[in-house]
Amino acid sequence: MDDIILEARHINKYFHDPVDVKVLSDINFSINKGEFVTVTGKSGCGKSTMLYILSTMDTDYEGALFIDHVPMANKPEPELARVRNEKIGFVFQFHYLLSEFSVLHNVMLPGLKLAKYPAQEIEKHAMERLNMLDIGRLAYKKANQLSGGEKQRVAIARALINDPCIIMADEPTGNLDKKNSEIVFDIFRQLAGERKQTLLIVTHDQEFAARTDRIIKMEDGRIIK
Ligand SMILES: Nc1ncnc2c1ncn2[C@@H]1O[C@H](COP(=O)(O)OP(=O)(O)OP(=O)(O)O)[C@@H](O)[C@H]1O
Repeated sequence: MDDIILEARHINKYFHDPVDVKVLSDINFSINKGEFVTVTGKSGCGKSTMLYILSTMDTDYEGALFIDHVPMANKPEPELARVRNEKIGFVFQFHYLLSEFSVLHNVMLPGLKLAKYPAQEIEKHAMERLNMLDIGRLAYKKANQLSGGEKQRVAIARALINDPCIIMADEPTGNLDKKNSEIVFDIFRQLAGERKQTLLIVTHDQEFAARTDRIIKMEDGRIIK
């Protein structure tokens, strides 16, 4: 029981478009520390919608969400922002790097926001993450000078800067070729194995999903398996 890091209890979600449409029905599951979990299902089944709720970025839902045993529903936004910064690293499909800033600065930003360490220390941590992902040599390049695979690794380094207990990613290999997908998979596997970080990854890539600890399969807004 103590090993649970994320728990969703009977979550429902409606879009008002303009009439109410139910897009998530009774989402009910938990994830343990250090688990490497993927979410799969056809386009439009609700994967991204669920991930946005579980990451606390979307608060318009019914049901309960616990992160590290703390209830998230009805928490004010500044508190949720703090939980996100401290506990969750999010990797978006399209990176959302600041293109005119250096790679190093992009990776440092969530650390500077959390302000748990002085800037010099955060810079050191950022370099460690970049080296771990084998892209230390890119630290002083601008983000818009990188390839897609390199950008994705920078986005992962940025998600790791505050040592989150959970890393969530929406299609992190969606734009990558096989070699780069493989690199990203190996990084995630290493984070779950050696650092006991929890991974929750939305993916269409069946090969990728098949090699993770658990697959959550969705259909029409429900978890079917
Ligand atoms: N802002 C919105 N307003 C109304 N409906 C929405 C909105 N966002 C998503 N939807 C609908 O909710 C459903 C779930 O969308 P979601 O993006 O979660 O699916 P998905 O499984 O992640 O799809 P994909 O694999 O294509 O990214 C879809 O039917 C979509 O059209």
